[in-house]
Amino acid sequence: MPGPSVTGLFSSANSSSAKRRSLRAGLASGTLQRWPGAFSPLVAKLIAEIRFEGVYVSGAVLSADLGLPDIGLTTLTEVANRAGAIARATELPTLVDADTGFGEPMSAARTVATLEDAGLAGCHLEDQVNPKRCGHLDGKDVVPVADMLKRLHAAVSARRDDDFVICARTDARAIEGLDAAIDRARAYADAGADLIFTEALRDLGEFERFRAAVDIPLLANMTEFGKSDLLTVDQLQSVGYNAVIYPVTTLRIAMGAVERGLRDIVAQGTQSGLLDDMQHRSRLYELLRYADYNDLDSDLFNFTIEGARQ
Ligand SMILES: C[C@](O)(C(=O)O)[C@H](CC(=O)O)C(=O)O
Ligand SMILES: [Mg+2]
Repeated sequence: MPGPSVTGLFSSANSSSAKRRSLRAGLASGTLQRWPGAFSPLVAKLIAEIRFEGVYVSGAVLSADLGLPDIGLTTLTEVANRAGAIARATELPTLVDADTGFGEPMSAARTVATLEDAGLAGCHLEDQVNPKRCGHLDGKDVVPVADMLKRLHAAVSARRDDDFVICARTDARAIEGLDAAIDRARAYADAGADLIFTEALRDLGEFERFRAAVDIPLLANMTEFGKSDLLTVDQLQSVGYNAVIYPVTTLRIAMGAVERGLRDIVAQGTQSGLLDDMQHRSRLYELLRYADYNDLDSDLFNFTIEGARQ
């Protein structure tokens, strides 16, 4: 019989419903929940090990990873598969970016059912038109409030687990101004949203005004090179925000390092100067819990890497 160390090796030990309950408990805790974006299941494992409260799956990252811009080209199937793999890699709750819901309100409903089945703890739906774009770019547009309410009603009605978190994102700040964005957020809360994603606010004062006007939990997007000041955890906590995402951060860090490394190989004719910046083979295996697979088959982890070069 395999021992307890096998727990969580092939999929998370926590059920999806337990993760959803923990997401809700985190949002109600009064402590800012920090959810870095994971561009892969492996990155999610690191996020869990470093003890963040949750994992985020970004639409921008998922698109970029496929070599595509973030303009709504990805399909529900692609998003659910990748986000599901990321969600299953850890015991943490995972929130996924569902863009505009992949179509009309009926599609938003199917999106929620599909993401529930994939093991996600929640998703966000935004009030942009199709084709959508990054919320920090100029030239985006939002649908009328009534259309977003239909989107949300459909999403809420499709939910089978009441703990699955439906987050409504408003992109209105950059188009209609802060007051209109706040009005939208209040209407979305009335329509059953559990969490409001306040996209592209400018500075701490705007976050504070949003907080004062809306009763339900609020999420801040600390994406780099966008319209929002990069606020600290303490600042967001002090104005009463409930969650923060760093959606593209891990991809930007990794791609910066990959580009420097590839150029270095061309320049130096070897990667040997880069080893100190690399995740070591032993660290990778530790993160993957390679040795624990021995409980199932003792022929698996029967080597040492001490004698390996470097
Ligand atoms: C949060 C976001 O929706 C995402 O897909 O990660 C993006 C992030 C970005 O493009 O920087 C957004 O803010 O629209
Ligand atoms: Mg997005």
